[in-house]
Amino acid sequence: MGVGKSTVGQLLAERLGVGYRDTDQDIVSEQGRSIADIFVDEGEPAFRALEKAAVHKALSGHDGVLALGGGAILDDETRALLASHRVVYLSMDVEEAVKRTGLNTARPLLAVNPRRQWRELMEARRHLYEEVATAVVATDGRSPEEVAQAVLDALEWKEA
Ligand SMILES: Nc1ncnc2c1ncn2[C@@H]1O[C@H](COP(=O)(O)OP(=O)(O)O)[C@@H](O)[C@H]1O
Ligand SMILES: O=C(O)C1=C[C@@H](OP(=O)(O)O)[C@@H](O)[C@H](O)C1
Ligand SMILES: [Mg+2]
Repeated sequence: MGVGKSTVGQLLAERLGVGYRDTDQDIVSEQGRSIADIFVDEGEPAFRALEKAAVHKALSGHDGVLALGGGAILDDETRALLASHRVVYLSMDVEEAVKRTGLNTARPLLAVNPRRQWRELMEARRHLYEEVATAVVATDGRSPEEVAQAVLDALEWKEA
């Protein structure tokens, strides 16, 4: 969460000359309310069901760069579907995470104690990100443009 998937995804799509989609944006457009409102109104399990449907729809109907929400990989079927795609895991350390996510309320799972919550989520999820990743790209100390370039380099290296 906050590592730059949405920001870098758009830059990457521009660089590649392909389309860009973001499953959080798809959910917000379809539902007509924010991610935070969905969490408050219906709770996390309901959000995860919407997210699963949005990811599955995007993976079958979109040819380009897709940014997922950070929790999409919690679902077993979603991870299985990702196995036939090139998946980039963007990483950062906790201090960078606090800087990038600390000053807004858009991410309900980080609303109370961002540092502790981000660290706990990563402890629970890191192995799942590693499981689905074709490439891992560290983002600390890199601008979004530099991260997009590092993603291109990592994927070309994988293709060679
Ligand atoms: N490489 C970077 N360096 C510094 N700030 C970044 C970087 N990538 C993204 N950001 C900033 O971090 C915040 C979270 O980015 P976002 O793309 O929404 O992340 P995600 O989609 O992974 O949650 C935004 O304010 C964005 O401008
Ligand atoms: O990691 C998570 O559980 C979440 C990440 C968010 O997306 P970003 O990873 O784009 O911030 C968003 O889907 C929601 O707040 C839950
Ligand atoms: Mg995002």
